[in-house]
Amino acid sequence: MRADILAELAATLEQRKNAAEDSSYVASLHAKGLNKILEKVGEESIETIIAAKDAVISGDKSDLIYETADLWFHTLVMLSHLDIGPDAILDELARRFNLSGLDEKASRSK
Ligand SMILES: N=c1c2ncn([C@@H]3O[C@H](COP(=O)(O)OP(=O)(O)OP(=O)(O)O)[C@@H](O)[C@H]3O)c2ncn1[C@@H]1O[C@H](COP(=O)(O)O)[C@@H](O)[C@H]1O
Repeated sequence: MRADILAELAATLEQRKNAAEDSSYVASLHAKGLNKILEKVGEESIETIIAAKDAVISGDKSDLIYETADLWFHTLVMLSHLDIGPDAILDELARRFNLSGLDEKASRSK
């Protein structure tokens, strides 16, 4: 279910590339172009940092979860705009995880 939502969201973001600008938020971002999308990624990054600091002070992590979802969402729009799907990022994370797994195995066998 959770892996599926990433693939389904990515498919929706792709479809929005061909939608009318005023028909959806994502279509409007694609139409405005990469600079607008990067501006949103920057804004959401800052909001996520502030929410992380606030979570430490208040003990309430709900805003941090909400802002991180906004940040992930806008990075997915950025990747989609550049014709990169989420699988490319998941593959890169898997590659690093497998590399570090091999490092751990090597150090354990010494
Ligand atoms: N996951 C999201 C999602 N997360 C956040 N957002 C939007 O991202 C924006 C967050 O930016 P801000 O908080 O700065 O809000 P804002 O003031 O409206 O934005 P700006 O006018 O400053 O650009 C809000 O408009 C949110 O509605 C999202 N919009 C869409 N999705 C998904 O994308 C799919 C396609 O969306 P549409 O293209 O709108 O149909 C939807 O079905 C959802 O699954």
